[in-house]
Amino acid sequence: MTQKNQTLGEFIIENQSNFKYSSGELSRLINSIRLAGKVVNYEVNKAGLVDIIGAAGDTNIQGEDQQKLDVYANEKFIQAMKNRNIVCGIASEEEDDFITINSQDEQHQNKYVVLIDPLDGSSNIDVNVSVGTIFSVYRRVTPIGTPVQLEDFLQPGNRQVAAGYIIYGTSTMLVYTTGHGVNGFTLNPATGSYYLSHPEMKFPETGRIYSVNEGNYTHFPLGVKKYIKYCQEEGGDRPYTSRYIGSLVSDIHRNMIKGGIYMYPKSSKLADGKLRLLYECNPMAFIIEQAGGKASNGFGRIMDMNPTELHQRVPFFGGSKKMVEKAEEFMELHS
Ligand SMILES: O=P(O)(O)OC[C@H]1O[C@](O)(COP(=O)(O)O)[C@@H](O)[C@@H]1O
Ligand SMILES: [Mg+2]
Ligand SMILES: [Mg+2]
Repeated sequence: MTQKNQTLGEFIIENQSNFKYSSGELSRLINSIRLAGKVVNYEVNKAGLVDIIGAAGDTNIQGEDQQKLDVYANEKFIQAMKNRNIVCGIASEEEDDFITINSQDEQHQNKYVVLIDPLDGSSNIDVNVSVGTIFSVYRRVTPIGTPVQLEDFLQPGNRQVAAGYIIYGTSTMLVYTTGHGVNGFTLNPATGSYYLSHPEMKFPETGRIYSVNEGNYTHFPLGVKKYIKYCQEEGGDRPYTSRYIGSLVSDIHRNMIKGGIYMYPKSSKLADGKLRLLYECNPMAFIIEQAGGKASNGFGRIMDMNPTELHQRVPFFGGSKKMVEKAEEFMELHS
């Protein structure tokens, strides 16, 4: 029974019983993400006052200039999980390869791996627009007691045991699922605790918001162009409103509350789109589906895709079920 204003800590303990043979490992894992999120939140909030704005001077494996806050957030989340000895491996947008975490006491006894986008919406850091963190959790597939392998990370999204995001916006929220619906918790800066502010979040079946970087319009596939035109034309509850923050977490969060569709399609500039399957699309797809929405690559379910690389990109269409189905219709029609 979800109880409004319950703290996240209470909620985690109360819902541990959802897992038959629960050892508390997943609860401790969520708690460590909660903790690291608070540390990052503190830094984000005073970004203009401390030397955390701007580029860090390196590029990550995607060829993107790492922002100082990307690097800071990456360190804080990895540290929090390493120090608490609760995962056997971590993969991050900011790390070329996966990291093997060796449990201090016994060799490789932990059963979970985590994939993380430590700071999502990096292009918005310097301009004080909301950014986020995205995480995805799997049970390893290789035997416990052995070092973690790439195959432990390259699992289809439908095998996630938990996923979520933190949004550093007008308020800071942690929204997550363990496959039993989606719940949102707001951080009370006065107490430093998260409280259940958005129990059982649901994606409206349809909406009136479309979110896409229309600056790429001329490079989009015909199906996407036709769907954008459809959103802009008169008819029924259209034209829809265009809203695009440029932070995946923030655009999806808004659309989950108001109803809408977010798209990052492939284009003649980016053959597979921009977003990363493992630590952006899969976790957001798990949240979207658990909230009654739909997440697709334009032709099929994101969470049924079999990953082949740690940092692979895929086209992404996610949000209100009816709107994503309509977009898929246009993609099919004009593919
Ligand atoms: O500026 P563009 O090309 O529209 O891309 C914006 C998208 O890229 C991202 O910033 C990619 O994420 P990172 O900031 O974690 O690299 C998404 O959050 C966002 O939706
Ligand atoms: Mg991102
Ligand atoms: Mg990022």
